[in-house]
Amino acid sequence: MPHAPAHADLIIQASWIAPVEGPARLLADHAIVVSGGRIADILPAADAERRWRATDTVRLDGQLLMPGLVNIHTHAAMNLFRGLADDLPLMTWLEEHIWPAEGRWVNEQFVADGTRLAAAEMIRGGTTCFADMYFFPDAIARAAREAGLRATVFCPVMDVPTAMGQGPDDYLRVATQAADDWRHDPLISIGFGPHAPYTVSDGPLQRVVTLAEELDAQIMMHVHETAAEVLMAKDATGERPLARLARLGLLSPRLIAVHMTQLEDDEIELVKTTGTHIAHCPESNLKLASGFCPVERLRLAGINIGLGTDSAASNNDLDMIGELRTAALLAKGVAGAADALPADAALAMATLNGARALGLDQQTGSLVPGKQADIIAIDLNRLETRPVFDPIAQVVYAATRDQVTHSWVAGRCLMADRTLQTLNAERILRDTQTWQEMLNG
Ligand SMILES: CSC[C@H]1O[C@@H](n2cnc3c(O)ncnc32)[C@H](O)[C@@H]1O
Ligand SMILES: [Zn+2]
Repeated sequence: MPHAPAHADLIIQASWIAPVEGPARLLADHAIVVSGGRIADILPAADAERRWRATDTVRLDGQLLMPGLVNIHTHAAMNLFRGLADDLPLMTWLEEHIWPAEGRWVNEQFVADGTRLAAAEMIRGGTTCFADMYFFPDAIARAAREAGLRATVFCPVMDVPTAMGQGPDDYLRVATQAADDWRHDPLISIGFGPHAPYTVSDGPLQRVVTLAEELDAQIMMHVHETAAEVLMAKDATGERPLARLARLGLLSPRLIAVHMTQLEDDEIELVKTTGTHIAHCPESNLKLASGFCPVERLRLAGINIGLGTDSAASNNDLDMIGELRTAALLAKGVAGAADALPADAALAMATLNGARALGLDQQTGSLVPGKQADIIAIDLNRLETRPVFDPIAQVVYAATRDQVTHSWVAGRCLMADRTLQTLNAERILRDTQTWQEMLNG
């Protein structure tokens, strides 16, 4: 006797599904069934119609469904500084342009408006989860919530005063308060974001380690971004920054070390044995001429690497599909091997590995029954991506972000047929124009 169909909220049918995790690399003519914000089933499209009755059904011929992209390192509000200072090396860019601009302009409203602008760009580019590291974490979390994005907000910790606080005591108080305030939110997580080894002294770093343990939170820090950073520390203290972080107890699966362009063999071993994650930001590293993260060596050593754009002030976009291609191509160039970071590994870096670094891999990063329905659709039925011999290779090597048509987070639609569902694009453009006029003086 055939069973009566079960009820679901949504069925999404597509020509291909790339689950990123599980037995199948690729499924053709399948459907994803969504119920209560989670993936209830993935099955052949013909079976879905017999076994499930859904409130909504979306049919996407010529399209690929894949996990939403996970951008594990950005400073979203800095979208309002896009194009403010280009063609400069890191420390000139930071000390002579960005930090003075932040001192003048960054307040809660700036962060709210800038993060909303970034959220719209991220949704349009297929990102469903992002890790942010910027001032006024509450404003970031609220903007992410409004957009419907999943986010981990890393609260800044520095020795120096900013608009957000006078020093480490203030920053740590804000971070613990944010962790408490957002504890029960299903989409928002709070972490600690000590800025960099050259801006945070030992005491605050040790307090971050203790607090992160107590609150079960992740830590994110810019580490070994440039050769100059390592050289300066070595000259001043005799110790390389990574060795200092190891001595202070930071290296662990709680830490996401961002950039990591300068690594000796024993440091790679240290990162591996401590379970430290790496956030690879190839375009920011290229634009600031910071150096090259040895991604293929790290990957072969078994280190977990996620992908980040860094901010729109150093990238200059939050385009994770573009970043994915840059990462794949650069890895081949750096390793001198065409098979370095193959397409499937690059896609995993931009999805599941990022989720793992954030401690969110039970929830997002792959399309597996039971996980949250964080899904995007990419239209491959375009002149630029035809013929389709391998949809995954097509996404990594040929597709562009404007081919992302739909996005769902926990089953909620954030974009349909390229129209934003949660954010008001006209209002964001108006607010951005107001900021541009103010920044122009
Ligand atoms: C406290 S975190 C925010 C802080 O970081 C600055 N920042 C942005 N990009 C980078 C980078 O690539 N390296 C170091 N610091 C960076 C940002 O401007 C904020 O001041
Ligand atoms: Zn950064």
